[in-house]
Amino acid sequence: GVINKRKTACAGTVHQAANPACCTWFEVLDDLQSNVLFSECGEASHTALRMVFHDAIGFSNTQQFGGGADGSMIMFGDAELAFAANNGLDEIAGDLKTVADAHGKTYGDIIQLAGAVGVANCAGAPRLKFLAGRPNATAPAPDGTVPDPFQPVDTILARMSDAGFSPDELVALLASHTIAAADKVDVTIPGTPFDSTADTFDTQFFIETQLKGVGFPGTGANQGEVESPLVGEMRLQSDFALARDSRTACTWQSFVTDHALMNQRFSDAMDKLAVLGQNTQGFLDCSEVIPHPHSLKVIPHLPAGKTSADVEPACAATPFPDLPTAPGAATTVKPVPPGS
Ligand code: HEM
Ligand SMILES: [Ca+2]
Repeated sequence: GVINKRKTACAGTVHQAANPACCTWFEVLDDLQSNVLFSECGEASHTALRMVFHDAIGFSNTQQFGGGADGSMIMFGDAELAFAANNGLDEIAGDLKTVADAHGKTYGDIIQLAGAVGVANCAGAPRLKFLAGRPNATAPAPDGTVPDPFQPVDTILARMSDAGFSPDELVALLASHTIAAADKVDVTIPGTPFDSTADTFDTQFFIETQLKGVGFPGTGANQGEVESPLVGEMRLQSDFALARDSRTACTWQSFVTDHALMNQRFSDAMDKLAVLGQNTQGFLDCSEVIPHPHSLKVIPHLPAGKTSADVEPACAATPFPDLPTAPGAATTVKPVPPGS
């Protein structure tokens, strides 16, 4: 391509860096995209984002544990990957370890880079920051730092508060469930999405969690699962409850028709999560390494076959917005292909 005179060509890559110190991260980017994330908004990119949360949330303001976003899920994977809440993260942990080791990078940094690149692989997503410089973890996080989908809202909010996140920030972080699917909640139907558009970073998750549940996508009520509104869609009990709790429902609803607001709040909360428990003095800002996500014209809608009568509004202050119904036969949701 055209050489931008203000940038330095990064040898051995097609990239140019404004800060030459970021060139090694462009090499890591290429490795990640070719061998782990495949430059697409599929299972690997989704799982990389989930990994960001599970690594970083191992942090407490009241108890002396956890280095937060420190890569302990890889460094002490033998311990942490055996925790029930981390079920399904072993493959991405192994893949990221391989890439980090090949490039001499820390596990804390590789997890945050992969999450930000994974998000960028999804159309409609915000472009997250990437700061490098996390030292290696010195201890595993204890079990119990990651919220479970079967926990009551009180328990989830208390855990998030202990890690420094408000209810509003939790709702913002849960925009991540717009590009998500479950493998382990109902093991008979791996890859079952949380919204009808698991490959785009739109607002459908916040809409579809507000619809009346009518059935289970697989074998029925598994732990942490409640009835979903669509054939082929998975609904977590925690998402159902947070969409309806008076502490979180209005923020939840505020994202339904405001994709820009959702992205801004998600981005802000992710910036905080990415450096949780870290002293960022001396960190290197290599945000330029993160690809520009494809833009997406988001048209918030009720899935085909649904009407406003199917909505269970929960924000006392503001009515649920009027949404058009997508045309055609009732929406059914297809699984996210494995290994994508
Ligand atoms: C109340 C808090 C949360 C609970 C209870 C929760 C629970 C879950 C569960 C049970 C799954 C399905 C895992 C499986 O069966 O494969 C899942 C998937 C996922 N979660 Fe969450 N989550 C929470 C918050 C978050 C946050 C804050 C993020 C990111 C910032 C996140 C990102 C994801 C992603 C991207 C997936 C999909 C992974 C994939 O498709 O492979 N979650 N979550
Ligand atoms: Ca979506």
